Amino acid sequence: MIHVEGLTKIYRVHVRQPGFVASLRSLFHREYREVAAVDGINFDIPEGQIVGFLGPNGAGKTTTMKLLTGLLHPTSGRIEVGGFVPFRQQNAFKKRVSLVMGQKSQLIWDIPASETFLIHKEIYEIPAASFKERIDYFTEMLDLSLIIDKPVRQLSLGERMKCELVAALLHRPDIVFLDEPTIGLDVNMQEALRRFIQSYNRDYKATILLTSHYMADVSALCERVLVINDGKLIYDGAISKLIDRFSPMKRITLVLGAKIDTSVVEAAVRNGGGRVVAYDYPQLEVEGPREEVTGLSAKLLTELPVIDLTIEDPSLESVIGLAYSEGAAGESRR
Ligand SMILES: Nc1ncnc2c1ncn2[C@@H]1O[C@H](COP(=O)(O)OP(=O)(O)OP(=O)(O)O)[C@@H](O)[C@H]1O
Repeated sequence: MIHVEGLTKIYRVHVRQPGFVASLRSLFHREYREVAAVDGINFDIPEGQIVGFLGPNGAGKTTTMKLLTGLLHPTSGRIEVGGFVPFRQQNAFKKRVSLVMGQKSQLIWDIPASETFLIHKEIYEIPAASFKERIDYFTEMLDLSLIIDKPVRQLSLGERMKCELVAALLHRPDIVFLDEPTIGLDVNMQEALRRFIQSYNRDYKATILLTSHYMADVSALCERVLVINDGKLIYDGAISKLIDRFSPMKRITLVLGAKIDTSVVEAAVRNGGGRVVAYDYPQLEVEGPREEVTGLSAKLLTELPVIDLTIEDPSLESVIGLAYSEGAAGESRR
């Protein structure tokens, strides 16, 4: 459904020198610097898949989404979305895609969202019966009945975001780009939007590319993630494998039944091939290589007075942090 090959976007940025004389000189002789916001990335997304698109600030996520929706022209590379070349901006393409940006509004501030929806009905030539059926679907799924007739400026951030999603999905696109759709929302509202995104994906077999800084969104919605850093794709695969690849360690949390000297605890952990992360009696946190964690746990159980033991993968947040720093280290080695 989405095919991206060697995609590159280079921005030309005007370099401003400090000082008055330099400003005057720049009126006649402008200097430019090139920024590769997206740098030769490749991926394919099949129909109906929800894919998380992760990367630190400035990594190139929004630029990629703008390229995929045709708002930007690539510097080089190939993009095909639903069989279309996005930057040609054909009407048939516009009817199949949508871009939702959590930080930007497409609703008109002083009128109720329901009136913006009517404008969209005309723009996208939605027949009256389909329009009514779609509004009913969204009203039920997003609990909109008390919201859509209030002027948008009176809505809370979460209520507005629900209406933004309706405005973006009213023409029922089957390819949807969601750029931080839950940003700034409380956990309940994030959860409500997540459930809605899941239903929309299921009901219309929509292909969805989603960026979010909230890992709860990503782990709830996406089996697969793309990780971009400094314009380059550094990972494409299952979330579970992301943990294997970037975090070779597992965390063991133990509760001890008697106070043991720190040096004894450290020696037992070291003998088992692990490392003490924190020891504050009765709690002991240990880290060990994932393939040796069973042996390490067995050793700790025999050598220390353990009354409770749990083994966990590191949080997705910390794995993503490791992925970004490894990506950055790879870059600086190049
Ligand atoms: N119009 C532009 N002109 C010049 N440089 C730009 C422009 N838009 C983005 N950039 C630069 O391109 C790089 C990628 O930006 P982009 O907005 O795609 O990142 P992002 O991954 O979406 O970041 P964030 O998570 O902060 O939104 C950044 O270095 C940014 O400063």
